[in-house]
Amino acid sequence: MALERVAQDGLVLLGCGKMGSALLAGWLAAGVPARSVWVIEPNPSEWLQASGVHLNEGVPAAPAVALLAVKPQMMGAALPALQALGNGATLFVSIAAGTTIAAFEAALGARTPIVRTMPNTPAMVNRGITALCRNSHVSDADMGLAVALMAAVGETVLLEGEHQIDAVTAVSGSGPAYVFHLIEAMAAAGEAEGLSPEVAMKLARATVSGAGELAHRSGESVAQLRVNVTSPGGTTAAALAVLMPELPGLMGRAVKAAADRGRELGK
Ligand SMILES: NC(=O)C1=CN([C@@H]2O[C@H](COP(=O)(O)OP(=O)(O)OC[C@H]3O[C@@H](n4cnc5c(N)ncnc54)[C@H](O)[C@@H]3O)[C@@H](O)[C@H]2O)C=CC1
Ligand SMILES: O=C(O)[C@@H]1CCC=N1
Repeated sequence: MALERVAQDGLVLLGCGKMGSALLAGWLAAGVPARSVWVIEPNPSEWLQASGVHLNEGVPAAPAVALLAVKPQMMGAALPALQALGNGATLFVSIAAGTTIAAFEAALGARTPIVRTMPNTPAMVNRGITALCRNSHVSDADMGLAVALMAAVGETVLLEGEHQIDAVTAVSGSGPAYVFHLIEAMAAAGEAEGLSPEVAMKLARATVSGAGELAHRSGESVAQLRVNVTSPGGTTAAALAVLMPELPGLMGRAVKAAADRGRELGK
C-alpha cells in the first residue's frame, strides 16, 4: 500500500494550519503512525502538539514525501528549510494556490519530483476533492503515493496538466466559500421575508448541506434534481426565473476572477 512508504521513510509537513491539519488528521486516521511524520509549524495548535508527531525537530535525510502547506506568499521564505531534500528521492507535494511547478524546480532543483495539487476545506470532514498534476520526474509509484495522501481526506481527480490547475482552484479550491456565501445570502433573504435570524440560518444551512448530500448520493443529474423541486407554475419556478438569467454570468465572472488571481500568484 502506497502509504506504507510514508510509515517506513517518513513524511515532512511544512505548514500545519487549516489545510495541513485536515490532511494530517486524515493520514493519522488512515493508519500513518504519528512518529513517521515531521511537522514544521511556527504556530502549532494544541491538537498538533498533542498529536504525537515530531514537531519542529530536525527532519530525516530522505523522507518519502515533503508536503508543502504554507501560504503561497510564505513559500519563498519557507522552502529553504527543505532545500536539502531537492533533486533526490523525496517526492514534493504542494497544495499551494498559484505557486508553479517551475517555481518549485527553481527553488529545489530541476530534477526534484513535484506533484502540484489543489484540495479544498471539506477535507476537514473527509469530503474534500483534490486535483493533481505532476512534473516529468514523478514516477507512477510516486503519483500513486500523492493520490493516496490526498485520498485520505476525500476524492481525487487527475489533471491533463498544470495548465488546468488555476481553473480547479477557482471551482473546487475556492468553491466552498461561494457555497457558504450562498447560505449567508439565503439566510438574509429569509430574514427579509420575516424569519428570525436563527431560524433563517438553520433553514439555509440545512437546505444547502441537504441538497449537497442529495447531489452527492443521487444517481440523477444535478439538472434533474433541480427539475424535481420545480413544480410547473409554482414557487421554485418563480425563484429560478430570477436566478437563472443572472447566476451563470455572475458565477462565470467570480470563477474567472479566482483563476486570474491564481495565475497572478504564480508570477
Ligand atoms: N484554505 C483553503 O481553502 C485552501 C488552501 N489551500 C492552500 O493551502 C495552503 C495553506 O492554506 P491554509 O491552511 O488555509 O493556511 P493557514 O494560514 O491556515 O496555514 C498555513 C500555516 O503555515 C504556517 N507557516 C507560516 N510560515 C511558515 C514557515 N516558514 N514554515 C512552516 N510553516 C509556516 C502558518 O503558521 C500556518 O499555520 C495555501 O498555500 C493555500 O493556497 C489549498 C486549497 C484550499
Ligand atoms: O483563497 C485561496 O487563495 C486559497 C486557495 C483555494 C482556497 N483558498
